[in-house]
Amino acid sequence: MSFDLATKESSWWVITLLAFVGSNNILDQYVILSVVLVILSLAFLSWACSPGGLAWRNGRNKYGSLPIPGPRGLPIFGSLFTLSFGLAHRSLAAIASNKNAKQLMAFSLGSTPVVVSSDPQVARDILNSPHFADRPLKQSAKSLAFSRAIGFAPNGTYWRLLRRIASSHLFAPRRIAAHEAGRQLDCAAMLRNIAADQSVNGTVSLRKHLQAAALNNIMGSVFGKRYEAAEIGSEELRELKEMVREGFDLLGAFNWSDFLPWLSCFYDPFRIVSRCEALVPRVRKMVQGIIQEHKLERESGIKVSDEADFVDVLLSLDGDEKLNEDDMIAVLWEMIFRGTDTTALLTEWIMTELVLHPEVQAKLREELDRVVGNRGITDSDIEKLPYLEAIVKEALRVHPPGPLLSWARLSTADVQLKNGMVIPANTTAMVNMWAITHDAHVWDDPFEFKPERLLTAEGHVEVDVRGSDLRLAPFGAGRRVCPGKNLGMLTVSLWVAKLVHHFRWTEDKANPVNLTEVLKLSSEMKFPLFVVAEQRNL
Ligand code: HEM
Repeated sequence: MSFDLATKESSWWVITLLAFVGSNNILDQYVILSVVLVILSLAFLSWACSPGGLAWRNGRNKYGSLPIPGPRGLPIFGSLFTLSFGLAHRSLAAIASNKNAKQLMAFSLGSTPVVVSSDPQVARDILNSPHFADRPLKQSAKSLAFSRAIGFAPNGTYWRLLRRIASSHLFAPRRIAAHEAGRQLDCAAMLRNIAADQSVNGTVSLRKHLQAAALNNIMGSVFGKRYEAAEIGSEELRELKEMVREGFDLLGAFNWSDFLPWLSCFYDPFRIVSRCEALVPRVRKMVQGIIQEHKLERESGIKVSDEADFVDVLLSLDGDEKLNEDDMIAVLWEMIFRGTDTTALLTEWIMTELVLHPEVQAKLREELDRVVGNRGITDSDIEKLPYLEAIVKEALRVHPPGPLLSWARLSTADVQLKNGMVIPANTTAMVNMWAITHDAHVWDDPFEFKPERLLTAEGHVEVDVRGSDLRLAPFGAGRRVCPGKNLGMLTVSLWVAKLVHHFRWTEDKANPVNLTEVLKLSSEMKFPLFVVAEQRNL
């Protein structure tokens, strides 16, 4: 009823306007022109007087004792152009610095109000607030059914159940430890393939080896499936890689319709909708097939042990924890595409820094030889290697894989910050982790790669990267912190240790290192690393 009234109330001017348009009277036409001009001027004024742009009109940025500053951007589009081209984290860091808005900056993406923080204290307030435990749902995530996966499920009973399953089953320390044999297997295959590549080509393009190992590793943990050397060129593996790549592209693509919904009717340059529609049934078919195989094995009486893969774990859940098949597909598929490129791309950045800093590489090799000798490196060695830890953490600082923490948050209520600002409900919030880790007020010489900065006088690393110290929180923080952080850190540390233990790495002079980055779902090297890998006699 109230809707009808509102419609009638607001439609009077349309009828009046139509009557005027139909009129031949010069005076009437003059009135129309004046009305249109007044509307346009009001719209312009409203935009011009709203720091943060149109989505922040009506003083939305002034709910607290301290207003939130920000750029107006363009009418209608706001700051969409800033974010959709180039490196958003760098552009936002520069604007925040110019506008004196490092603590918090308001801006508009179309009609969406957004804030971004480049300050550890405010970032902590945002990420740890219970009112920021939701995420805005991108069209691609919705179309790919990811609203039922951990990363995009809205804060509520279902999401809390998924987080509980993740911490007590999927990523429980005993389960991570139980998958060591698989990690060793994938790593050994990677080292063999690198040696073969080097001897055939005289150079190694590292990324493809890291991605293959990452995919095998995550396929092993999630589906209990690994691809042997003979299957490398198989149709099944090609199809799987293609699906992971497509999911990654679709979720990473900057989709203007997420911020200007009316645009989706006639402008979809990346064909997000049709590509999602094509991908979903392919993923479903593959994952359903794997679930079916597991069900058959279970019927034949195989019990779920710690070495069990994620499918077995999800099938073994009972009572309140039991998931239906569609939800299982969403959760499992999310793990595959999240766990693959993050680890591979971070390792590529680390190896790049080690090639550019031979003295750091030599020092790490010396630590490995001293602590491990010439036997194989195991998971339990990793915590005895502080210089390795410093290298991995310093690389996470210089090249955070998600410079804007990949996934934004959404406020479900007005959030009062300690600095006096208030972020209104329904605001998208981002943390510019790259800006924090490159802020000279937070880190000395922030653009320099210096693992030594993280070592105490006793040779330990005290900086925590798992969300308690917001000066370096590449896995996010708070309730939605990355559940795969321990697995990610362990996998990357083991790979780097083994790569440096087995080979000496130098720059391939024909393909010099190029540090240009490109921001997709993760920040990756625009030009993949080519290196010369000289095998050591261990
Ligand atoms: C170097 C490796 C990785 C990095 C840098 C990374 C980074 C991140 C970041 C920044 C977030 C958002 C956190 C927040 O909003 O506070 C996130 C969320 C997430 N990550 Fe990771 N991640 C990595 C590896 C992994 C792995 C290996 C998995 C699983 C196999 C994984 C699964 C997830 C999931 C499911 C979420 C969503 C959590 C939620 O919304 O509740 N990540 N990750």
